[in-house]
Amino acid sequence: EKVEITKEQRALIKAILDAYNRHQIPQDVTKKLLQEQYSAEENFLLLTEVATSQVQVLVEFTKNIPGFLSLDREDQIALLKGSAVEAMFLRSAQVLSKKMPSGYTEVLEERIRKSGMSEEFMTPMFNFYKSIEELHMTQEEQALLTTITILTPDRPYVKSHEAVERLQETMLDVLRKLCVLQHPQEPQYFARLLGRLTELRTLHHYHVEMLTSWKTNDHKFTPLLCEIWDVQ
Ligand SMILES: CC(C)c1onc(-c2c(Cl)cccc2Cl)c1COc1ccc2c(ccn2Cc2cccc(C(=O)O)c2)c1
Repeated sequence: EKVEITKEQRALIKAILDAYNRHQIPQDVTKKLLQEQYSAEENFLLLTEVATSQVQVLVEFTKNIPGFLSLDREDQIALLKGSAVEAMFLRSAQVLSKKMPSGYTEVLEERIRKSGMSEEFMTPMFNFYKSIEELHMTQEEQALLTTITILTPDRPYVKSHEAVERLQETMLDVLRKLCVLQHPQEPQYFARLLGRLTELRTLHHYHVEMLTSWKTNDHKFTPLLCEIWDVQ
């Protein structure tokens, strides 16, 4: 049947895309990524700074998701804690797959590869990056997929499951229509995007082990990361 994006849905896409583009990691953090020397220690410190900055960016973005601030306050926290890692995997995949002019992508990839992370996590992580790159998502799709990840109702400690589900369904409906309109030659494109959300959950489980292995090698995290990732 004829797929039509309503006026309200167009406004929703604009609000989410504006918020998504407005929030970038500060220049001083990204400049350091290019300048500092390469050592496992230095790479870990830089990535910790990037992750901390990314969490702050994520909180700001989430506050601009229409309807998010009307959710129960404790549920807002539960959604942020539960989705932070997945949103950051998505964001890092989008940044790494965009071949940035400044050679910045290669630098970032190099620092991740040499940050004391064990091989068993590296492979699934870079496979994920490759699978995101192959999708050639538009900015709207990236922003909406991140929003849908954040609005996942079955995170730990979420009380008003239905309220979150309603919000997520609104976003899923918009994304489905966008996919049909922007990828008419690929009827399965929307399903492929949702398949990435399943892969994100697997990476989330790997990430918990990554943190433990970094902890055992006495790596320090910032207070914000300890709080959002429940690290002691
Ligand atoms: C604590 C630290 C060592 C860590 O633990 N797990 C991960 C971790 C890792 Cl190693 C991979 C994926 C997700 C996480 Cl949490 C990390 C490093 O975290 C990040 C977070 C975001 C990342 C990166 C790499 C790229 N990005 C996205 C990015 C970078 C620069 C600018 C912008 C922007 O929006 O302007 C976005 C690393």
